[in-house]
Amino acid sequence: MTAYIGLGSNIGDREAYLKQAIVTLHLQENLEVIRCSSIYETDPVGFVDQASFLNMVIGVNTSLSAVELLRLMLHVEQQLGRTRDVRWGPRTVDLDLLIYDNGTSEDSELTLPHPRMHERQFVLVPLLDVIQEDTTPGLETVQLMASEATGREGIQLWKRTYWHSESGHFVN
Ligand SMILES: Nc1ncnc2c1ncn2[C@@H]1O[C@H](COP(=O)(O)OP(=O)(O)OP(=O)(O)O)[C@@H](O)[C@H]1O
Ligand SMILES: Nc1nc2c(c(=O)[nH]1)N=C(CO)CN2
Repeated sequence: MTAYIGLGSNIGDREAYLKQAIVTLHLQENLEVIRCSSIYETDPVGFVDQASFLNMVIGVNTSLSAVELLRLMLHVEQQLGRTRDVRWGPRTVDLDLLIYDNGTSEDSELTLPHPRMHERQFVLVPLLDVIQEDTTPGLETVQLMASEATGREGIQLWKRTYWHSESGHFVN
């Protein structure tokens, strides 16, 4: 299955947290990171009195179910020191499951597609980097939505990233 994961960090070495989370996911047996967006620096949304974020989106291939993938993501967040204090508050790394095989879920543990992704430019702008060439039927709506995410105020390209999936390393 193909899934898309949104990542955000606004504490400490933000780039290192994002990259560590991605490499940790790639090292799992049942998961391969296949695409990485560029890294964007974004103004905080929701709880605004906090440092700016780095955000990116990755595409993965996985044999895990959606709920298994979500639990793995929560585990990686915990490993990287995430604590939950303020809703929408500062975090070392936040992982959101945006799309899983274009499926839907309204479970209390897992809502798919991610319920707030459509209104978040910090998700849609990096999503466009990685979703454009995916030909899975049914993704057209979200592809269109991402391509129309023109409100780039508060969102800046921070670094282009090159992910080499065969070696599981970033090249830059
Ligand atoms: N698609 C999803 N991706 C990630 N978490 C989800 C999803 N759907 C439901 N959840 C639930 O939401 C909880 C995550 O909440 P979290 O504290 O990360 O929210 P947040 O990042 O502060 O806010 P937001 O959900 O608006 O990004 C998880 O425990 C998980 O069970
Ligand atoms: N710019 C930006 N703002 C946020 C972010 C985020 O990743 N980027 N995550 C939040 C909680 O999920 C709340 N606000």
